[in-house]
Amino acid sequence: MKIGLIGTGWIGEEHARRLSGRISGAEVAAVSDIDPERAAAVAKAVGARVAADADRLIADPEVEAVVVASWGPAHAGQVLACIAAGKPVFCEKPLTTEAADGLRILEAEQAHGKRLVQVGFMRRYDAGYRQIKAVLDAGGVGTPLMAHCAHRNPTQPESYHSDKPMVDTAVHEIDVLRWLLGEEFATVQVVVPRSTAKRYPHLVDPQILLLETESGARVDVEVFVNCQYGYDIQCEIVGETGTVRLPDPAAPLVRSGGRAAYPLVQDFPSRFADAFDTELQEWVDALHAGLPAGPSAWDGYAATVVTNAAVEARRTGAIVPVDLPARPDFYKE
Ligand SMILES: NC(=O)c1ccc[n+]([C@@H]2O[C@H](COP(=O)([O-])OP(=O)(O)OC[C@H]3O[C@@H](n4cnc5c(N)ncnc54)[C@H](O)[C@@H]3O)[C@@H](O)[C@H]2O)c1
Ligand SMILES: O[C@H]1[C@H](O)[C@@H](O)[C@H](O)[C@@H](O)[C@H]1O
Repeated sequence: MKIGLIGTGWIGEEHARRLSGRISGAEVAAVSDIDPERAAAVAKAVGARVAADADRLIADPEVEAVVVASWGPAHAGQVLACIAAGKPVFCEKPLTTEAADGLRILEAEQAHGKRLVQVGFMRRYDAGYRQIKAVLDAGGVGTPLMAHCAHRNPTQPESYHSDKPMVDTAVHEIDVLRWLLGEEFATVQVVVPRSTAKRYPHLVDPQILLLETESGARVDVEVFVNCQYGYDIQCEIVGETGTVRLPDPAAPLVRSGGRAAYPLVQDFPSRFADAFDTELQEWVDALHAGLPAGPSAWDGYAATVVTNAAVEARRTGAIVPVDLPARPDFYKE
């Protein structure tokens, strides 16, 4: 499978190296970026050509499928161009930053007549989350009633602003909880505690997201992106007969000097390295089999409807309804 990759920043480079090294059945044929030097450096590293821009990369007859790893606001136009060209596209999260753009993608994909879009919600490929899903699906803790989650980053750059905790960060929990619980969210509220002093002054951090599902389960997500001490992802589901908790990544427990301790992961590339590998391998395998099968454009759209409602909820302090239309038959599993 000859892949064209748009956006050769941090994750674009990671995915280019992954696809040209660890993933079988794929090679990176062409890359493009609005920064030609970044594109040239990554092209050289993986033995690909540089396309002059995203449109020309998508139109390139040698490119059979596209990875979109540009900035979030550029995703919608690039994904729509892939659908217009009839090419499968793997788009990094968020599918779109605005829900209205996601709706345009759903309409275009349905008009095309078969699935082309997969969204980069890699937590669905993480071994720990998959174990939780298996426990829930087997009824191991009974009907889920609550979920308590934390998404902590050690720091964020100055460009990270107060909508990003929802649009870029909590979007992972929103997707993975939709998947684990098997239903959509109905309302969202954001509660803001005292901000940490260890942040850029323009950023509201931490923020707490309170969600209610259509059937009445409650989910709380602490988003704390300057926690300093590590990259810490927590998730516990409380059911009628038990609880199930996301395991920390395996690490050696050291007993020394009167203490027993294990190290915490410091960044998301390490925390989710295996999940990224599995995600792209399964995407390539599914394309060889005919169609993408992972998180769909509907999943990307539904998550963005929730993040947009969460941004409104933080700004207004209100409990905001999640205004999601009925899921089209095209996207029913
Ligand atoms: N799944 C995950 O955990 C995960 C992790 C990191 C980033 N991401 C997502 O990946 C995307 C990229 O993030 P990043 O951290 O690599 O950012 P980045 O800033 O390092 O890279 C983005 C790149 O896209 C390029 N770009 C921007 N607009 C473009 C356009 N119109 N056409 C072509 N290139 C364009 C920029 O020049 C830059 O090189 C974001 O959507 C981000 O949310 C996902
Ligand atoms: O783009 C990144 C990425 O999605 C990480 O998984 C998340 O922890 C960060 O908060 C976000 O900024």
